[in-house]
Amino acid sequence: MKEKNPWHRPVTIIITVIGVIAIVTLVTYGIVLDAGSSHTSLYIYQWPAEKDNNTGRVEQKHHCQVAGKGISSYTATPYKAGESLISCLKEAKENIPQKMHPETPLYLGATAGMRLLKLENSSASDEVFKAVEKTLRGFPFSYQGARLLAGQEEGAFGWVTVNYLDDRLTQVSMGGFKYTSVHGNESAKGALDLGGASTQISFVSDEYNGSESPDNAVSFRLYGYDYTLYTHSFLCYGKDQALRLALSGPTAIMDPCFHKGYNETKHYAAVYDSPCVSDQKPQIVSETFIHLGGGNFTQCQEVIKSVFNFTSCRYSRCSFNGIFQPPLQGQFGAFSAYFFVMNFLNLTDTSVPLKTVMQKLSDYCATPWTQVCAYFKHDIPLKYLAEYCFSGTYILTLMMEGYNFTSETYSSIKYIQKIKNSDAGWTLGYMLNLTNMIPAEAPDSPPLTYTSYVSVVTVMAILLFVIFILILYSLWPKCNTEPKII
Ligand SMILES: Nc1ncnc2c1ncn2[C@@H]1O[C@H](COP(=O)(O)OP(=O)(O)OP(=O)(O)O)[C@@H](O)[C@H]1O
Repeated sequence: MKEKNPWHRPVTIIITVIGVIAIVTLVTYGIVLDAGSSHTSLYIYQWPAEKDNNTGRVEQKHHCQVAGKGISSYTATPYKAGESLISCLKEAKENIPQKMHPETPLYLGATAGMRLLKLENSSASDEVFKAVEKTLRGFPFSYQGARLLAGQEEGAFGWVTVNYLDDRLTQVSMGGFKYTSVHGNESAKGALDLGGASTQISFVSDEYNGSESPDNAVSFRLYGYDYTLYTHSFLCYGKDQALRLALSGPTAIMDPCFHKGYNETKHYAAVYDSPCVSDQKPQIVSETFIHLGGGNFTQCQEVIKSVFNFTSCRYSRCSFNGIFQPPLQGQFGAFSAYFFVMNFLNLTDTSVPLKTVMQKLSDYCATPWTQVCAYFKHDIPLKYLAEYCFSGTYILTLMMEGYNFTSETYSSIKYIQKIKNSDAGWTLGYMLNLTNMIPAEAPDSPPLTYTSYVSVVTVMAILLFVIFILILYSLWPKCNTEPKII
C-alpha cells in the first residue's frame, strides 16, 4: 500500500535523533571510587550539562559496593585489588550512556587503610596502586588518577559535601531563583566522619583563624565567601582500629564492650597486624587468646577512655592526643559508621537526652549474647552484631570525652546517611573540587533553576524543529497544479 505522506518517516527519525541528542547532552557524569580501609565503594554523580556552577546541582545517580575487603588488604596479591573493582566499573558502564563514557572523569581516592599500608610497607602500597590503576585505565572513562588522600583532605571534602548538599554554602531560594545571601561561618555545618581506620572532625569556628596550630587549617573561597576550616583526621581512631587499641593484652580478655556469653578464640596476629597497635604486641608464645564478653557499659567506657591521651596539650585547648581543637560551633552532621552504628542501636534521635541514650546503650550492652544473636543474626553480619556495644560506646566516648561535646551540645549533632539521595562522605566534595564545580566567586547574575533550564531548552528545541519543518516543507518538490504547455 502506498503511504499518503511519504516524508513523515524521515521527519519522525529526525525528531527521535534530536530528542535523544537533547536528552543525552543534558546530563554530565563523574565517577569516584572511595577505596576505604574496610571496603571500596563506587559512586556515579550526575549534573546538568550546562555549566553555571550553581550549588546543589550535582546528585548521586548510582552507588556500587565492591565485594570483599578494602584494597589495602590485597598486599599478597595486588592484582586482585584491581580485579575486585571490575564488577562495579561494569555497572558504571551500564549506568552511563555509552556516548558519554570518554568524557566521564574517573577518580579513585584511597583513605586510611592505604595510609596505614604506606606507613607499614610503602612498596606494597605502590603495587596495589599500580594494579588498581591498570584496571581503571582498562575502562572507557576519562581516567584522572588513583591517589592517597591526606587525612586533612578527607575531612575537608566531607565538610564540603555536607554543606553543598545542604545548600549551606551560598544560596537561598526566592521565587524560583537562587540568590546569594550572607552566609559563611554561621550557617556552615560541621562534619564528623567515622571510618574503619580513621576518624575526621571538621568545622568552622569564629575562634579559629588558623594561627594556632596552622596544620589544622584548610582555607577555601567558595561562592564569594572565605572559610577557614578546622579539620583533623585521627589515624587509628576509626572504629576497627580503635577496637584493636582497646583490645590490648593478656591471654584471656574479659571484655566489658562485648556481650556476656560472647566467647571467641582469636589470633593475636589478627589484632596486632596493624601499625596502630604493633608496638603493644605482648611478648608471649601463645598464638591465640580467648575473647570473652563482660557486657558492662560503664567499664567499657573506662576501657575506651584509656585509648585517648588527655595528659598533654601544648595549645590553648585540645581534643585528645595533644591535638589542638577550637571550641565546637554550630550544627554537626555525623556520618559513615556514626550512622551505621547509632541507626542499628535505634539511637539516632539526638533530641533524646544524652542520659537516656547512655541508659539505653547500657541496657543493650548488658543483653546476653545468645539473646542478641537469636534476635538479629539473620539480618546482621555477626561481626557487626558482636561489635555494636563497643562501637556505640566508642562513638559516645569519642564525642563527649574526645571532642568535648556536652549533654547540652549533643543535640547539635544529626546522624546522617544521605542528604537528598546522595551519601554523606568525602567523594562528592572531592569531585566538585577537581572538576572546578564550586567557583571561588558567586555567579554575577541569578542563574536559572534546573527546571527553568530544561523548559528553555525544550522551547528552543521545539522552535528549531518548527523552523526546520517549515524550511523542509518549502523545499519539498510539489505537483504543479497549473496546466503546463510544453
Ligand atoms: N551496617 C553496618 N553496621 C556496622 N558497621 C558497619 C556497617 N557498615 C559498615 N560498617 C563499618 O563502618 C566502618 C566505617 O565504614 P566506612 O566505609 O565509612 O569506612 P572506610 O572507608 O572503610 O574506612 P576509612 O575511611 O577509615 O578508610 C567500617 O568499620 C565498616 O566495616
